[in-house]
Amino acid sequence: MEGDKAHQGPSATRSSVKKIDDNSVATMSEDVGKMTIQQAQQSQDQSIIREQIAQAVGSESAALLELRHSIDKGYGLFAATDIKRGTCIFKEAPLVLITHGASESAETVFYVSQQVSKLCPNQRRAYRMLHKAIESTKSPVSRIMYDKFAGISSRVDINNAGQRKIDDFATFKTNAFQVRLNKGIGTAVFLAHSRLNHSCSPNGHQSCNEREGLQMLHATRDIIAGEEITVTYTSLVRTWSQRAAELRRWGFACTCNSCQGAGASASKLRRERMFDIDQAIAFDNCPDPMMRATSRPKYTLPTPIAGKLAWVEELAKLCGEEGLVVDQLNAYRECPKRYVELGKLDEALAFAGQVLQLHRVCYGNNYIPNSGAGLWISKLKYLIEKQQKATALAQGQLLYQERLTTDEAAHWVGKKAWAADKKVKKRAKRAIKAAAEKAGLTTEEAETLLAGIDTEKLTVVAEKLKGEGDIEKVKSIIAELSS
Ligand SMILES: C[S@@+](CC[C@H](N)C(=O)[O-])C[C@H]1O[C@@H](n2cnc3c(N)ncnc32)[C@H](O)[C@@H]1O
Repeated sequence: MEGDKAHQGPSATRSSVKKIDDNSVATMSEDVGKMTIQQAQQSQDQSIIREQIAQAVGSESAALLELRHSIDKGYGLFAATDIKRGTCIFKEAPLVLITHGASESAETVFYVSQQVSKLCPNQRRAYRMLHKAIESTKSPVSRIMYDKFAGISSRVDINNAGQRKIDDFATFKTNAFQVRLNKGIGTAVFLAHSRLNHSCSPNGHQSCNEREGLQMLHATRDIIAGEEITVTYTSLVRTWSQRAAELRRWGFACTCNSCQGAGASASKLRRERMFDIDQAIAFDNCPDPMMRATSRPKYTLPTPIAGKLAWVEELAKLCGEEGLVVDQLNAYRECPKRYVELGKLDEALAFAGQVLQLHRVCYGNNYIPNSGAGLWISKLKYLIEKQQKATALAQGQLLYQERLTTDEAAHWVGKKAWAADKKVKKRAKRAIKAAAEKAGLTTEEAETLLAGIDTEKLTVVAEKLKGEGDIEKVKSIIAELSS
């Protein structure tokens, strides 16, 4: 094959040059010249883009990245080394930021152009090198403005300036996304983030660190060197056709594994089910009665909490099967509160732990926004401790009660035995006194003798004296047994 190529290439060119006329030769050499100029331009552009990205993300992060062409996708960012799940691949400040709301209006076109004009020349050049999706250049406002500027054809400079504004706006539309700022919401374009291509099964997650004012990218899976780093441009808990419709905005049809790979049909079914459950959860969480009345989803969650939980856990499982870490995290977020409703605090705590762990993968270790994962955990720990204390108290009270009952029972048994013993001894005393008097002792003598007998021996003495009439014998029995 190699030989064939080498043979056909140069000799074929040479023989065709002989047959064609001078004009054609000139055109061909111009083409070759253009190719080299184009290639030189492309390589110069790449160096500028790389340099600007390195400046935007810092040298440490830049070492993890490689900018190259991705088949049918334009530029893309690739892993230059193995990257571990949870790594913050890079974070970056906005290049262009609009805080006025980014509606499709002439006003937004103006703000964008104003921001771009404020950039230093290299940054402006890098901004203008960003991709412009054809769809973005066809927006209604661009068309209106284009017609307006095209009308003033005699004033070329104004026309060019107008075209530049439209182009800058198209770049903005292709690459900007919403960011959370300390004082509200903005729309921003970033140099490095703009080079990330989409996948419906991405290995990266973009999030905004409000505190630092930086847009971060975390690896949601282990990424191997040479692998493309991808993010999502759309919600992934959506059906294939819903995603495809949204991605048309950027002018491409996704060819990732979930859309066209070997497992695409299984993935499609899973995403449909995920969409249905997600809608049912959103409906269940919606407090607005108007909304609830007007937008009922295909399915609603079952009423018993245990049934709801089964659905939520099914969604989390499906997200896991699809490798969608952020969506799995969102599904897990639903679990702790529902387990609390069920009174199962230990399960709630286990899920809150999962939430925190996945949160760290997607958002990093030291940035826990208001998602409440940490808050949930401390609240649940407090509740569990309280519950454990209450259980221990209840158990203590139960034991105490049992003990009281046992003691009381023992007390009654003892009291009864004591009374019975007293009766026996009384009877024995009466028998001894009667036997003594019968033998001829006076009442005082009989009582004195009785007082000398050990109470424990009264029954024995009484038994021995039974039928005894001799005074001396009575006295000796008593004396013998009393000692
Ligand atoms: C924000 S840019 C991404 C970087 C861009 N590839 C570049 O060269 O700068 C968005 C554009 O990238 C291309 N793109 C992104 N993801 C793609 C994908 N999965 N398949 C094909 N093209 C894609 C589309 O042209 C889209 O309009």
